[in-house]
Amino acid sequence: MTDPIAAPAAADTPGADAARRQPFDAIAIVGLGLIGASLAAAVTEAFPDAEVVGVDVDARARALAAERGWTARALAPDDPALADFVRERCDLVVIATPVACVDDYFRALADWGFDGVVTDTISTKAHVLEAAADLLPEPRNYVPGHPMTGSEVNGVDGARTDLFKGTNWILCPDADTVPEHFQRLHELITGMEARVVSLRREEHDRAVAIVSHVPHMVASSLVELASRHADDTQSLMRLAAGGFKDTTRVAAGSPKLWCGIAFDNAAALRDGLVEMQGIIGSFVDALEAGDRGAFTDLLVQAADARRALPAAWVPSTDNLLEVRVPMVNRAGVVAEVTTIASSVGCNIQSIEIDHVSEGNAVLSLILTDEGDVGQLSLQLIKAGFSVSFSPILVKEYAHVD
Ligand SMILES: NC(=O)c1ccc[n+]([C@@H]2O[C@H](COP(=O)([O-])OP(=O)(O)OC[C@H]3O[C@@H](n4cnc5c(N)ncnc54)[C@H](O)[C@@H]3O)[C@@H](O)[C@H]2O)c1
Ligand SMILES: O=C(O)C(=O)C[C@]1(C(=O)O)C=C[C@@H](O)C=C1
Repeated sequence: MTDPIAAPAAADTPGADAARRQPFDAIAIVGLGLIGASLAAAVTEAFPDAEVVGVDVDARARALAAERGWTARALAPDDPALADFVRERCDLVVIATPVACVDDYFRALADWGFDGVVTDTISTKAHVLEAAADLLPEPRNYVPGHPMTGSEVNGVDGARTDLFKGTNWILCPDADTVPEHFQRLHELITGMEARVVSLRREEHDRAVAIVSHVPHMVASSLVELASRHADDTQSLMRLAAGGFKDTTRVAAGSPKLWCGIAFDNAAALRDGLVEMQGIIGSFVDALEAGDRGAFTDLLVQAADARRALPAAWVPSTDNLLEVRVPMVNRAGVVAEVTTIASSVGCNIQSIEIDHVSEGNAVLSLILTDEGDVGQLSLQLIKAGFSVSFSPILVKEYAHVD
């Protein structure tokens, strides 16, 4: 095994130009609402030669997306041109509809014999994972996705080209994921200036319950509380200033979409809300006990954690590090390695799979200077990988062809 950290010289930079390569030529985006239309706009901006075809039941969404140049064409789901496009040349399908629609599209993809890459943007993974396993002809071609950005303005009217810039986009590869599919999606997402966070499928819904779904219900509860009191004092809502608005913005989101999200993640959301009741109860208890110390402790813990949240992410091209991991005789290397990297806060700027010889490949990752590289090294070694780390000069990274 190579010394995990120390590497004397700057490395060659295989794949260092990966971020701007066009990973897909013909993309179908199903659902041209906030997320799908923003994705169409961002992909078209980042990869102008890719053919982006949008699909939506709503004629206005189709018209707007096409008119703004976000899609080459926008089709109704039953338009025969859609089946032709998917059969003839589409190499990526992205499902960006509410979760309730996925079964129909997975069935259609199976009918059309689609063998390209499938991903989605759906906020919960419980149902879509089952549907992919049951309905897609090649479930290993499906890589679950979830952009961790959004807006309370749903529909095409909320869409914007820069929605994903500087944000995190979850991908959930598993042991069966085709490594090149993950690599191409990684290129697509980083090409839009978002970064990929790999997460184990079984962890996804519990994680987002805590950072997204519980907060949404708490925001709705805050508005409900104020609304009840506003009935008595009509002027109350006019007093709502920055604090109230910052903590409740998301409550204006689509109730239909959020009800779908909540019920596809019911167990984790329920547990999170119960835990939340307990935390609010701690404030109540401290007040009733006149315990300023306990009350202050709660505030201090929250303030420290909130202040430690990273500000908007800016891609770093300084102090890059190449990690090389032999992939021989082991399935699921991409999923394992990228998940470990994300779990210790490391950011993978690009991924390359070097096919050294028949049956012999090396996974090469370019990391930015974030996260705990020591932990990454330890955990990879603990998981049985033979890894080497080499610093890269920024100049080399920028100029390799
Ligand atoms: N809103 C957010 O902040 C956010 C963030 C990340 C992920 N997501 C997820 O992404 C997905 C899309 O969310 P959104 O906010 O863009 O919703 P949205 O309501 O803005 O857009 C959904 C679009 O899908 C279309 N649609 C509905 N049924 C369809 C069908 N059968 N065929 C084709 N199109 C259909 C609608 O007409 C609409 O244009 C959801 O699964 C959501 O959970 C949302
Ligand atoms: O409105 C926003 O700013 C969001 O980021 C929306 C948000 C979130 O709660 O974090 C909402 C649902 C998603 O699945 C992802 C993102």
